[in-house]
Amino acid sequence: MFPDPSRLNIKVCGITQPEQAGVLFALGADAVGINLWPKSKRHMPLETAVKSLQTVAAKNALVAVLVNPDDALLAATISSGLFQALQLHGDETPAQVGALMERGVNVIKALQVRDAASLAQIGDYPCTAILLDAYNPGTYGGGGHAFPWELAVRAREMFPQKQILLSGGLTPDNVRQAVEQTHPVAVDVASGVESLPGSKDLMMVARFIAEARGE
Ligand SMILES: O=C(O)c1ccccc1NCC(=O)[C@H](O)[C@H](O)COP(=O)(O)O
Repeated sequence: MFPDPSRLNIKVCGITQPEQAGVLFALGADAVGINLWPKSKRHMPLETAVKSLQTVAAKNALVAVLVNPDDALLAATISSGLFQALQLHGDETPAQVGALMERGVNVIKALQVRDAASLAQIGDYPCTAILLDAYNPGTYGGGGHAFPWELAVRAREMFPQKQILLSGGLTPDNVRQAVEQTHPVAVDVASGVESLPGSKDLMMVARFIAEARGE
């Protein structure tokens, strides 16, 4: 998914205005997440993405964000050819993830980190990358909450082979500290760069990217 793991990659997640995708890449994002989960306040229907993002997807990495997708949505998402990876935020099992990987589908499995015990499940998933998010019962992501970053450090020590994305409550103000402390392959942000849910504030995105890269 991230060809050069020695470089910090930046994923901006959950746009509702398709025209923001190209702008985010121009600002320096490495990947943009399109939230296909209908209950998300950042939902973009797959049909909208297919209609409006073909050109951007031809040159850039779009990631489909899904929560316990049914077979029809999963099949339509994969066959759209729009996405370089699926980012799964629900209760998807290691076997389900493994089956997708065997079909050649890149999977970023999101896990909510409650405590050190939560980290053991990282090893269960045969996936392209793991996204560590905050524990927030009853929700699946995009909550703007951080988790203790020492747990992300521990995750890297436990699973040095895994590509680990850090997310949860990142903002332009805290992302530098987060990167320096945890050295993730990528950082992922949704609410921390928004003016309204799904509408990215481009000044905040630019500052987030500069801070994340230490520029
Ligand atoms: O953003 C959402 O609404 C969302 C809903 C359900 C599942 C996942 C969702 N977002 C996925 C993301 O990758 C977010 O960037 C990640 O959870 C961090 O969000 P935030 O704390 O707001 O930066």
